[in-house]
Amino acid sequence: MLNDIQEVFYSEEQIQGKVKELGAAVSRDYEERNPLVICVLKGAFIFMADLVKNITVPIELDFMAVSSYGNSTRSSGEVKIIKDLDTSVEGRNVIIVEDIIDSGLTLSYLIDVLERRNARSVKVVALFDKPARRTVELNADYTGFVIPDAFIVGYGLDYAEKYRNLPFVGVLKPEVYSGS
Ligand SMILES: O=P(O)(O)OC[C@H]1O[C@H](OP(=O)(O)OP(=O)(O)O)[C@H](O)[C@@H]1O
Ligand code: HPA
Ligand SMILES: [Mg+2]
Repeated sequence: MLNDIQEVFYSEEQIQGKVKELGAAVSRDYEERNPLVICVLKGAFIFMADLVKNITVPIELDFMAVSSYGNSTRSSGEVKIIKDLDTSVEGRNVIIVEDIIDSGLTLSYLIDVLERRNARSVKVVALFDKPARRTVELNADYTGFVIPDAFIVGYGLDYAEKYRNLPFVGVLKPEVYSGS
């Protein structure tokens, strides 16, 4: 697995430092607001786990699974809900936790769904932001790192379901991204 990595973009230490900052910012803004923190599976599962450990105010959490990339490095353009929330968002202050904003299609779809379900507020925490690839206008309320136009893996992010378990984030050697 490590043999497939061309370059490390962010080390485990850099990521952990940023996650602490994001947790502190959310904690400042959500005192006594009992937010519902929603993890967008699968990619955000590691970020979610680390982030909530750095949030110092009471929260509830839930999980939603969506997918649009399949085994490709390009979005199919169609966002599918694979697992829906267990909780009603009506009247809730919702925080969506995403690993990455790329085209923006996943998040714009999710924000729309949650607003139509009458959430009181919907904010987004994204660890990575790749603005060069945006096809819909959308920005996170809390952003970790703004990254160049490259398909990254690790810390929850996959290529064809692999590499999610790397503790750092990097890019693969070109020959590994075969045919996509
Ligand atoms: O801004 P976008 O272009 O929509 O891309 C971002 C989304 O794509 C990835 O999910 P993916 O569909 O690969 O599912 P996964 O999280 O299960 O890997 C990633 O985890 C984000 O949820
Ligand atoms: O750069 C990326 N890496 C992994 N999954 C992704 N989904 C959207 N962009 C990316
Ligand atoms: Mg993926």
